[in-house]
Amino acid sequence: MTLILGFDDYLIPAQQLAKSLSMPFKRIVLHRFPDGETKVLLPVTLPKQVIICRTLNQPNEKLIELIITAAAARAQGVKFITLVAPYLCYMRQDTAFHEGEAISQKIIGKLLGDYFDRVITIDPHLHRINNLSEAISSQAIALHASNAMSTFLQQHFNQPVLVGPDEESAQWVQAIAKPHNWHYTIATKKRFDDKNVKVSLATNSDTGDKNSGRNKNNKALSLTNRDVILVDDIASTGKTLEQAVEQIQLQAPSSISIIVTHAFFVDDAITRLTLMGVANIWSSDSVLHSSNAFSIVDTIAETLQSH
Ligand SMILES: O=P(O)(O)OC[C@H]1O[C@H](OP(=O)(O)OP(=O)(O)O)[C@H](O)[C@@H]1O
Repeated sequence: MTLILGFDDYLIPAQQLAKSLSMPFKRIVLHRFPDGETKVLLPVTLPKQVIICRTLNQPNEKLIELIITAAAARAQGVKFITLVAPYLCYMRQDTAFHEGEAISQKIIGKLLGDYFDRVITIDPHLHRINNLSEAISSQAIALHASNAMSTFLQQHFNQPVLVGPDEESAQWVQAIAKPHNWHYTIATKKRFDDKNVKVSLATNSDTGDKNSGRNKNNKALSLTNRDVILVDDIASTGKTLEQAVEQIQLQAPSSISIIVTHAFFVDDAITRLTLMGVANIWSSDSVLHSSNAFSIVDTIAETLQSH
């Protein structure tokens, strides 16, 4: 038997995962001491295999609690511990951009690998590495939200145009567009700092320019009178999306919608995008947010069933 364990801050998806897999579910109970430390209470009896399901946005305290949980489960005799973290933290800091900066991706990846036998996540932000196994020292499985996005979008649009705001987004955009033969275009992005980016849509001069060094999939498409869907993995400050929306609006589309896997939309990002005229802002439940519109739980359940 395998038991699914969940925490109150990601309870419903964890319970849905247990239901999809027809596995029992139990809560990990946390108690916060007055000094800020946390007591972790596990079920008294655990089977040989457990799956801990907790997403890792706002991760610092969650990481400590997860490590305590995994170590305590191991001490109770659990042999195989899977971490299902639909959003996997610290994957973006994958290089030292300045002298002295810690490469958090490697450090946190090793920590998780030390405590968990297997880590499963959705659309980890991997830029300078190709495979999650390069970051996580145990078994690592990176799944994608693109099938769930594709199915969801099909219910809302007939022939939309998909726009990816940067070259990294091409993989998701292509996967969503392919089953329906939808048109897509991939923009280019230059990041200046946390909140400043410049997004440029493909122009005709980009297309077919083998020597430009730019994305080969860059197709300049007219967005005029089209339903445009901006697709990305993460919306954090929302500045990437804002910049892309500004560029798309210059072409007078019928509508602009946004779909992302991981919704942070910090501060007033949703308000700003809505005031700019974005019709729909949708996200998966990998991070709990008011924009959640479709679930990645079945994607995870299918993988767990087949492994
Ligand atoms: O909402 P925002 O604050 O704009 O952040 C979200 C963007 O950041 C990430 O890419 P990033 O620019 O970090 O690119 P890279 O890590 O692939 O260089 C991500 O793929 C989004 O495009």
